[in-house]
Amino acid sequence: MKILSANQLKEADQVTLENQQISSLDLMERAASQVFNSIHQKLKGAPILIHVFCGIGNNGGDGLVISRLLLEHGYTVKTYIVNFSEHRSPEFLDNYDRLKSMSKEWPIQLRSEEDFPKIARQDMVIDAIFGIGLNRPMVSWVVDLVKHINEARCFTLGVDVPSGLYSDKAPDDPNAVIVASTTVTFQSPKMVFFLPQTGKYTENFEVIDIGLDKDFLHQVNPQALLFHKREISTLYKPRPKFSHKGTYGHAVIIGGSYGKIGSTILASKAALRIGAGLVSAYVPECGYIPLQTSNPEVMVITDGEKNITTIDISISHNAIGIGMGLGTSDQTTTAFIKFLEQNKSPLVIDADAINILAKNDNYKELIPENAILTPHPKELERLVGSWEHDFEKIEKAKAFSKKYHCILIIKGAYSIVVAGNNLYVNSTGNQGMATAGSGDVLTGVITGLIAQGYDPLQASIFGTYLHGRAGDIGASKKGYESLIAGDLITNLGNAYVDLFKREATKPEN
Ligand SMILES: NC(=O)C1=CN([C@@H]2O[C@H](COP(=O)(O)OP(=O)(O)OC[C@H]3O[C@@H](n4cnc5c(N)ncnc54)[C@H](OP(=O)(O)O)[C@@H]3O)[C@@H](O)[C@H]2O)[C@@H](O)CC1
Ligand SMILES: Nc1ncnc2c1ncn2[C@@H]1O[C@H](COP(=O)(O)OP(=O)(O)O)[C@@H](O)[C@H]1O
Ligand SMILES: [K+]
Repeated sequence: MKILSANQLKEADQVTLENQQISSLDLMERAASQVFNSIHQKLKGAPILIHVFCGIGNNGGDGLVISRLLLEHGYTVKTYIVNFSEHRSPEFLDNYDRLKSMSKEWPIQLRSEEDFPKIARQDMVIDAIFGIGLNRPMVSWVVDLVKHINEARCFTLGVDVPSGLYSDKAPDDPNAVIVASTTVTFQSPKMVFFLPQTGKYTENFEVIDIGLDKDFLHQVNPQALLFHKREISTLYKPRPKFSHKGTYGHAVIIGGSYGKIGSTILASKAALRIGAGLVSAYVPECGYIPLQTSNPEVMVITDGEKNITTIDISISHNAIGIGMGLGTSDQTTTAFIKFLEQNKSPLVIDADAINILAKNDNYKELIPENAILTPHPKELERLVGSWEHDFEKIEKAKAFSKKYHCILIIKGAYSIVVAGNNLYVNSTGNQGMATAGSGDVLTGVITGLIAQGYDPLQASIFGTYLHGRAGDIGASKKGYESLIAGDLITNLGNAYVDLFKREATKPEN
């Protein structure tokens, strides 16, 4: 699914009006009535008080349409106009008149704190104050209104975006944004939903198709792509009946140090479970017995006593995952850098291997083309420097990816694969995966996929998806708190099986 920017959506809007010969009022009616449908389907006529806060632009216009439709269907509604400006959009004005003409209760004008209504915990709020048009800080009384709504802690539905979010940067004041229970958004999910600084304002969202021009949507180069099962399952490579273990490649996992051997146990097991034909672990001697006893299917090569001192892989192999639990001692650093100077294999670089690269710009020059780096936020900061907001982080990651011709996977609640200017956002995973070793599993998964013949970009996107899906299946059985990295490995098979399960069909409106 394409993630479009605010400007692209505005352009799509204009093209649609021209090509479909409809007015913007018609488009607003089409869009907002779908929001109403979504609400109606869930509320089913429930007798709760619904407060609809409308701005004076087109987001406010949407709010007015929703109010009218709710009233027509017998809901108890209070509509407020948030007068943050005297300049009203024409579509707002038309819908204002339509609402007034059908209801005895006219919208309530808000101009200052004295006008704020009481909102009870059991009420519902529909937030249509600002949409994608917010372009400067809100005046102080509107900020206070946002805080007043948030303090009510009732179910709050954002229309298009939670009011107070910009499309391309972090909010000026983190308290001046509506915290939506869910957001119903038009045509395309917004990039802000996927980034930690802004995604927290709406942990849930629903995308509704408002019928914007298909040709435009098809040809537009999106800000990012969001991957769901439908797109991901096309990446799957079926296993031919007459294949053998050699068909699925040899994955090598290099890492571990005294006390951190478990990371290589997890990564090598994950490489096997994702389907690599052969897996070897290259670890210090202290890892020999733990690996051989916990992973009988994995071959083990050792070097150094408590940490790796040289990396010399003479066996033939197809992919290497390196860095988990490796440590950054001088000896290990030298070994890793020498290895990079000679290595010709596809590479997944994780954890301490990233920390070593971050130490010196000359080391970064040794990153092979198409290598995959899998930093968590702290490792990313060491690698690319600090950022003020998440959009800047993404720009820095893109610049790094272009400069060193590599792929970065920015791990998080929505992991983002960065390949040059292209961004791929993962849709699976959950907070239960915030647990030791889950990143090691991801490295094993991606290394195992490359060994099987997936190209690095496919392996990054597919692997991140399967890893998150395994986490989702694991959490559905164990809950978030009890999920541990080993459960992700256990559920990789279920994640594959799930790729071809049909989604339950949604009930009709
Ligand atoms: N194709 C689609 O996706 C469709 C989108 N639709 C809907 O349109 C929404 C976008 O509407 P919108 O452009 O009118 O902007 P909105 O967010 O209502 O803001 C209103 C105006 O406020 C102003 N302003 C900005 N910041 C300000 C501030 N701090 N304090 C005071 N004023 C401020 C600024 O105007 P300015 O003053 O800069 O000229 C801005 O234009 C979109 O989110 C969706 O709900 C659907 O109806 C149909 C299809
Ligand atoms: N809140 C979350 N939602 C979804 N996935 C998460 C969340 N927190 C962590 N993860 C995933 O778990 C993994 C954590 O990786 P990392 O921090 O490197 O773990 P470790 O170093 O312990 O192996 C990443 O793949 C990340 O995307
Ligand atoms: K809104």
